[in-house]
Parts: sequence; C-alpha cells; structure tokens
Amino acid sequence: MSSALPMGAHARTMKEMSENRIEIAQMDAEMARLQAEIAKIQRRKEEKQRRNRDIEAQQQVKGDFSAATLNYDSEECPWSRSMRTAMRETFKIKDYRLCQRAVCNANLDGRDIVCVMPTGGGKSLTYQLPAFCGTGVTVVISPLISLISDQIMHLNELNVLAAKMTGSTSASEIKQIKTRLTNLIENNVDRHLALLYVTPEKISKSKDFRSLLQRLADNRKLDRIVVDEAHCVSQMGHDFRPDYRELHLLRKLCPSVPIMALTATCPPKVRDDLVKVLGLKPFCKDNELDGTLYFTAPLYRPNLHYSVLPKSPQSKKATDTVVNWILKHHRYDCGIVYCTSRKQTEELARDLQAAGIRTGFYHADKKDGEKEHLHEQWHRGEIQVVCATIAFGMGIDKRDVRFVIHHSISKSLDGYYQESGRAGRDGKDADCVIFYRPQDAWTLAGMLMGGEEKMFPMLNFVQDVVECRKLQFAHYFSHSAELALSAWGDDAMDPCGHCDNCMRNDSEKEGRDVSLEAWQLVKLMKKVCVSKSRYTAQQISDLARKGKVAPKKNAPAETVDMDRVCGGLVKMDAEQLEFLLVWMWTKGYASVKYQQTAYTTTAYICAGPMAFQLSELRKEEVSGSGRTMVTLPKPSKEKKTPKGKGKSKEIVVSDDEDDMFEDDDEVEAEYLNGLDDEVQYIPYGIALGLIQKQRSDVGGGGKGKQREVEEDVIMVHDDDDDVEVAPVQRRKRKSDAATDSDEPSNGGWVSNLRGDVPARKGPASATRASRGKKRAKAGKPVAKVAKTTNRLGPEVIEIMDSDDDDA
Ligand SMILES: Nc1ncnc2c1ncn2[C@@H]1O[C@H](COP(=O)(O)OP(=O)(O)OP(=O)(O)O)[C@@H](O)[C@H]1O
Repeated sequence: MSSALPMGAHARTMKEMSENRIEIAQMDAEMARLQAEIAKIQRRKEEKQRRNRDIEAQQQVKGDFSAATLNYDSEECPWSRSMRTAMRETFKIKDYRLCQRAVCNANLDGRDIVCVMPTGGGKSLTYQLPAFCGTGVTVVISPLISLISDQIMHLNELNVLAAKMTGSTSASEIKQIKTRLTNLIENNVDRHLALLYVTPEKISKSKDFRSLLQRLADNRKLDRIVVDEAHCVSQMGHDFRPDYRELHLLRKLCPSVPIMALTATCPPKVRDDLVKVLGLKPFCKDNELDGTLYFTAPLYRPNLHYSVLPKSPQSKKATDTVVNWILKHHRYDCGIVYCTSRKQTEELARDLQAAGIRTGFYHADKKDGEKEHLHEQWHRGEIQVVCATIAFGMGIDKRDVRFVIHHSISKSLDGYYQESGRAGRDGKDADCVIFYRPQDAWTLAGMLMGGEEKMFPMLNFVQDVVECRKLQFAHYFSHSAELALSAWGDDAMDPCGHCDNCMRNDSEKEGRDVSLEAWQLVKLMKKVCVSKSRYTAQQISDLARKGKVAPKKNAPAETVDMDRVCGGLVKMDAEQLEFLLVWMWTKGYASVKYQQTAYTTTAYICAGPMAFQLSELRKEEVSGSGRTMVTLPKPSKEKKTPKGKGKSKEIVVSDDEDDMFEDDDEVEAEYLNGLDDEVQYIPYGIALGLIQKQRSDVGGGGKGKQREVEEDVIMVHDDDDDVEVAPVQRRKRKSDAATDSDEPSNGGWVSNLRGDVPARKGPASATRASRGKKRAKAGKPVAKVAKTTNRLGPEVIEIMDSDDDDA
C-alpha cells in the first residue's frame, strides 16, 4: 500500500506546515518582545523598590538625628559663650558648621558620642574646642602618625597646647609630657595640656601609658577619650586595624570617662562593632539623659567635582595621561595622586618631577622620619603633589588640596569616598578624578583575592557612565550604611549637575542591547572553562573577538571555533568587551578564580552563578531581545604611534582651548578627529603638557638651558625660567595651500609656558562654535606639531602658527 498522499492532501499538509512555521516565528517574536517588556518592567520594579527603601531609611534615621540634636543644638549651655569666643579667637572659625555645635555641647556635657560626618566636614573641631574649654586633658587615638603630626602642627599654630606620644617621639619629649600630666594631676599648672594624641598601639602595648591614663582618670583630669577614624575598629569597615580591637581596654581602665567615636563612614555592622568594642552605652532614644548620642551630618560636598576618565592599557601612556592632566588642569595647585603600589608612587613622582612639578612620594616602606619630613614639606607648600598609597591621607588636613587623582581604583567605595574627601577642605572647588580601565578590576581582584562585596560597589561606580555621582554615593551609603538619604542634603535625590555623568550628553548615556554579546561570552566561558579554567579576562576577550589567544612561549596559539561555540566572533571593540566582562562579573554572569604563585595572584575568569539565565537560551531568543542593556563607554579613538626609528607623524594642535569646547579636551579631540583621518589633532592643553615634558626631558629645566633643533623644528628656550616656543617654519597641509598665503611667515606664536598662556582674543561665545568649525574644516589650526619618536619618547619637533582670526 502506498503511503503517498493524494496531490491535493499533500499540498494542504505543506501549506499547513508552512503556516505553522510562520505562526511559530511570530510567536517567537512575540515571546522575545514580551521578555524584553518583562525585563523592562523588572527594572522599573527594582527602581521603585529602591526608592521605597530610600524613603524608609530617610524617615527612620531622620528621627534619630533630631532626637540626638534636640537638647544640644543651642547657645543656652553654661559654656556656650566661652566656647564661641574660643572658636572665634583661638580657632579662627567664625561659626559652627553642620552639627558641630550640638556635638561640642554633648561633649562638654560628658556624653558618649558616635559622630559620622563627611571627610573634611570638621570633625576635629567637635573635640578640639571642648578640649580647649575643659580643665583636663583629652586623649585622642588616631591610626596614623602622619595624621597626628598634622593635627599637632595645626594646633600649635593656633597656640593650643597639644602633644603626641608615638614611636617617633623622643625620650626627652615623653618625659616632658609626663611631667606636664603629673603636674596636671597635682593641680600644679597654669596652662594645661589640652590634647594628647596617641596611636592605638600605645594603648594596646604600653602598660606604662595605660597606668598613666588610669591615674588621670582617677583624678578627674581625663576629660574624654576620642577614637578618631573609629571604623578601623571593625573588620566590616574598609580599613580594619587589629590594634583598634584592643581599645576595649579603655572603658575598663576609665569607666567614668566619656568616649567619642568619630568617622566618615559607619555602616550598621560597623556601628554595632563600635558599641561592642569600645563598650559604649546603648544608643539613647528620644531625650534620654544617658546613653550614647548618634550624630550625622550631610555627606554631600558640592565643591567636589567627581569624574571617571579612561586610562590607557599601556602603563607609560597611563602615567603620561595623569601628568598631562595635572599640567593642564592644576599646573600650580596642590594635590594627591593615589597609586596602588609603592613602585607606582615612585615612578609617577619621578615623571611629575620631570615635568616640573614639585612632587614627593609616600608609602609604608618609608621610614617614619622621612614620612614626617615629607608631610611637613607638603604642609609648608614646598611639595605640590604627593604620589601615595592609601597609607597617606587618612585625616590629612591640608585645606587647599585642589585635586585628588586615583591612578587606580580604590579597594572599596567607602575607601574612595574617604580618600577623595581630602580635596577641597577649604570649601573651594576641587576635582576628584579616577583613571579607570577594566583591567584594573582584575588586578585589584588578584590583590584582594575575594571581598567582592566591597569591590563591586567601587566597580559599579567607575563603570556607571549614566547616574549622577552624588546619587551613586547617596544610594550606596543609604543602603550599605543605612544612612538617611537626608545625610546627602535636603535635595538628596537631585542630581548634582556638575559631575562627569551629569555633564555627559544624553546620547552617550543610551543603553546598548548587549544580550547577544553577553550570551556569546557566557557560552564561550562555559565551553573553555570546562576544558581549561585558566583564562584571564584579557584572554577571554581575545578569544571572543578573534577566536584565538596569544601563545605562551614556544606554544601554538590556542584557538576556539567560535562559530560552533556561540555562532561567531563577538563583534565588539576590545575596550568595551573588557568593560562588559567586568559588568558581567558584578552581575554574577561571570565569576573569578584565583591562582597564587610565590610572586603574584592571578584572577581567572569563568562563567558565574547567573550564567544559566543566558546560556540556557537559544541565540534567536537573546539576539536583540533587550534582556541585557548596558551603557558602554565610547571606544577611544587613540591612534597608534608609528613604530620604528625616524618615522614621523603629523599632529595638529587645535587652538580652541578657551573657545567652543570650553576647555573640554576630550570633546574637542573627538570632534576634530572626526573631521580628518590623515591628521591627528591634539587639544591645545595636552600639547602644552607635551612640550613642557619635553622641555624638562631635554633641558632638565635648569637655568640657561636651551634646546635648539635644526630647521623645521620648534625651539625650546629655557632662559631664566621663561620658556619660549617659537615656530620657525610653517609646514603646509595640502588643504592649507589655498589659505596659507595670508598667514605670517614665522607664525608668531610665542607663549610663555611659565605663566598663563596669553589669552587669545576670541569672538563672543555665540559665534565661537561656528568659527571653530569653520577654522577646523578649513584646516586652519593655530599651531601644528609634528612628532617623531626617539629614545626620549615623543619629541615635538615643530610648532607652527597660523593666524588668529581676530588679529
Ligand atoms: N565651622 C567651620 N568653619 C570653617 N572651617 C571649618 C569649620 N570646622 C572645621 N573647619 C575646617 O575644615 C577643615 C576640615 O576639618 P577636619 O580636619 O576637622 O575634617 P574631618 O571631618 O576631621 O575630616 P577627615 O574625616 O578627613 O579627617 C579644617 O581645615 C578645619 O579647620
């Protein structure tokens, strides 16, 4: 019997199948649309949940704050008048800030206190002023000698009697201090020592000092004990110090002496630890007369301008970027550059020094004496920039720090908030800049070997190119530290309007659908990490983009058939792909395994616990589904310097440093480089940095040094610290030919690099943009620089001036 269907039936069957296929495809499309919709709703739901938690936290902690300040924020206390006089006359401070008055009053009333105020918010005054007004001594426990020295220096300048007992205090000084304290106990003094600073080791290790404390307390001459940077007590904090644990001895030794704990960051777990370790009384409710008072003050500091800037994968270039940024934005200002390693602090300091910036370096390997010396030099302004590990900075009180740069990311966002908070303590504008590249995330992972819960908020911060930095801090601290959003000011939910993300164009903030790429990466990691689990993020990125990874010594290149594994190569720029990998790690699509050798720990990447959410799907289900939306930074358009001796490359310096791009070099470079493929434009400010650097490379900046190069080159004169950059010959760009005739023959651009570059006569701002575009399109940059590469690195060999339109 034949199974063949009659012709009509067959055609009907075929037709039905074909209709079914169409319907299935439509259903797939509908499902994909619904999934994207669900993902969107999910995001909106999370946003609403987050908002509700914010409101709850706000209401809850607002209550605590008002209870704590109710009785004390007044001028009605018996000591109010004398305290105000001391504040003005001795401390030269006109009025109280934030919750300073309430804390001072609570201190003089003998309360236990936990005070959380922003870095640079003025915590010191809250115990120094009561100490000055009291009759006994205030003992301050502080984690770092540099911090202590700084405070003592400042207090002595104000003529407040303060001393320190640390490892570097000489025997004769210690003797003197002890005599003073004994005299105080015996009521035998005219002017008493108001403040005595010690490190926590002094409490944990010196029996002699502990018995001195006890004697002071027994004789009612110990007014209070202040624990500065109190978060160091807790292992849950970002800066745990084992010696802080031993501070539990204090309450036992001097049970009736009030204790004050000060910090800028205090998550609930840290706060609980504080209470436990320091033996503080339970937090008081309402207007109880006993119990520990908890004060917080707004943590947002509007004078700090936060930004995250891209960092080159090559370390030399990365360092140059930092040097040039400083030269351009803060040539004569005081600042700190935080580095991850001791070696990095020294190298960067050398480069900055070579660029003519008075720079010192600071790290744990330096001897105590050297540290103190550097610290004093910095305080006196003899050193302008300090390149340091995080050993430098906690509690550093230099008011005029105009910038804090992080050459690499911090270990946690709490840490970053503290470190960057060293800037702008005088309330004036200051920049807080992180130079970030995704590979730093893996380096830090290798250093920390875990601790993702602390690292991820930091990574989210640097990878987020959309949300206002102030709001990111506010969300982080209000969740992680359960701090009230009100701690970020009354307008806590308003964007700051001046960070990099607030200043970014909306077009740069648009999310990109990377569902397919994320799916491919998950598939790839699942595949290769089963057969071999040792691929770094960089290698996974290579495999994903090229299907092969660079061979190790004498080994063949490792290849993966990407078509079979995940339907083809991942089509994404390398920088963006590494950025995506970090994002996948923070979201659980990827995870990290660590491999330790005697010298280093390497972080290897593999599929994470959430990977199944993507890997279980088919390619058609993820492709264009909108499941995974990420805003990636724009790929940088860095052009490669030609390799090989003698090869040269023309670079054109644009003149618009104070015109249409309003000093934003990156925007300027991006715009100009989009105009012409053959010529690389560099912004004027960066060119100045280059020239300055070369000047110090070749001439050392010494008096009378002169750099004259042959024809076609720029002459760098260094005469009595005046530098002239004199163009000697004009070189024509092809497109310039028509316009060159009316340009002066020797350019005439002479600039004194020591002072400000002479202001150019510029048209009114309304016409700047069109003028700038016209000039750039006509190929009329004011100055051109041709560059060769020699052993000193890039050498500027020619600067030519075109005209100034307004001349
Ligand atoms: N009420 C005030 N008015 C003006 N300036 C003040 C006031 N209170 C403190 N300052 C100044 O602000 C600067 C920062 O104060 P302080 O060193 O106490 O900050 P901090 O809160 O201890 O910061 P950190 O956590 O970084 O140690 C100091 O230079 C101090 O003199």
